[in-house]
Amino acid sequence: MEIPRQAEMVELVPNGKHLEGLLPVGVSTTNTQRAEDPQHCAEGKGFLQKSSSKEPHFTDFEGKTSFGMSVFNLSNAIMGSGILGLAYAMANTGIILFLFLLTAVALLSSYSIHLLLKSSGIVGIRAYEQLGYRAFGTPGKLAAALAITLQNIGAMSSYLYIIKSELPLVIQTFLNLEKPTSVWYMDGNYLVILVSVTIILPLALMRQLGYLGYSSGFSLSCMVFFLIAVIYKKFQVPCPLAHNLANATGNLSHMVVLEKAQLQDEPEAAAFCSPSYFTLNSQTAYTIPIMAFAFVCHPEVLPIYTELKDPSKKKMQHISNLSIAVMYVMYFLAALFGYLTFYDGVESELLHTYSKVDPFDVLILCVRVAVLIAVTLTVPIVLFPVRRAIQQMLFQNQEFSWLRHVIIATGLLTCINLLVIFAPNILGIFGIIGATSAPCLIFIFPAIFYFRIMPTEKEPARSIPKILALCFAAVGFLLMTMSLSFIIIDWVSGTSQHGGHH
Ligand SMILES: NC(=O)C[C@H](N)C(=O)O
Repeated sequence: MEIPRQAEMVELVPNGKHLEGLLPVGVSTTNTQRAEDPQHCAEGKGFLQKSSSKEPHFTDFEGKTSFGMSVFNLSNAIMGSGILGLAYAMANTGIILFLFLLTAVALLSSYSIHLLLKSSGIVGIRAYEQLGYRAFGTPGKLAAALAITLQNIGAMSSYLYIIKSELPLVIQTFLNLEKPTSVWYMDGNYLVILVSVTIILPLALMRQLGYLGYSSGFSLSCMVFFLIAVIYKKFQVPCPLAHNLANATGNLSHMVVLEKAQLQDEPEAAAFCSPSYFTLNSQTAYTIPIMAFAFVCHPEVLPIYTELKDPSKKKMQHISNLSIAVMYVMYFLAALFGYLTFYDGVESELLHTYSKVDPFDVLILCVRVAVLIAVTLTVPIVLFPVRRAIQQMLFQNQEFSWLRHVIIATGLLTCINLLVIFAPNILGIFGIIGATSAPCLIFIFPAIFYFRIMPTEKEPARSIPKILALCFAAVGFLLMTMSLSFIIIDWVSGTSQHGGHH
């Protein structure tokens, strides 16, 4: 297949900017045609060498977002509903195995960002779809755009689904009502629409991701609060809960919280309330998909890089490593303390498990509000790459237009709302999508795109970086096949206990 030439690169519309400012000063369009030629390829065209340093300088877009804001945005992109499933994952792996797997996924995630950044240095423009185009032509571009769209629509639906199911309960608790009433403000469907129109849409209409730094910072502080509450609750909630002893995953509806003292002597209770360090069971298979989902932020990396002030590969890798490291610590602590509170009684959605303890507990109520705020503010960040992907697929050569910008955002939000309102069961489908698109975006695409894009003159096919990249793709492929087969086996045997949010 003929590898597309750089000509397409200059037609790209990064963040709505067209042509002007896209080309390096003094570099003509014809000059940009041979980026893969090593002598033309000082990390690709679209760069100017800074006179004082050797670091290449992107000129496709003049970014203004600071280092800190970019860390907030990327951390916010990583953090989402994934955190709620990690305690469940730990219950099915044990603490040590969980820590090992979490570390592995975090490191691999960072390596994959390294591959993306290196490839985008060669292509000269920071867009995932363009890497696909340079590597495999239009099919590569479409595959990247499709994976981004599916993954991010899946993630956004899961966030809106949390709003739909949690917000009515929060309002009910605020109003001190024993039972839900049929008034509109306790109807999840109306509430999702209301939140979408009043909070998400205005933020999603921002022209640049950089503007969302403040809301991302706020969203992260909500998640920090969530984490503190999870840690605090570990020392407050008695173990075991009555129903946990009866049936760790059984019917939780009429649960009574028993005092710790009542059950302390019983050997069963002691066994239930001791952590396991290494476990393997039928649900262990879900661990990697849950973790992979939790660390997906790859569609957002290049848009954030595009808007970074004084961008360089090293700086962006620092931003990514820092965000991944912070999320890694938060994920581990949330999973650990969530697990140590309920042990094997933890559900696939951590918040549910807390509300079964005491739905009227004020702290739990605040935690739910915090998680609701956090996921609401994550939606605009996750929507951004989808809009970019749609623009890349349908309107690639066109000038930025506010009308199109608004219509795509509104259309996307409307579709996701309809999905969450009318077809919540379809969220199970996202288990499949998550098991396919997440490994593609994290492992397979960055590796194979890198393999094709990096010129053989620079790195021969048998050089260590390229062999490593291929192994990385193979790992992704293996994981994808494994998760898909487990999900299908689960479906066929009808034993699925997996929550709908991944
Ligand atoms: N950004 C995403 O696709 C998912 C995100 N990592 C989450 O945990 O929800």
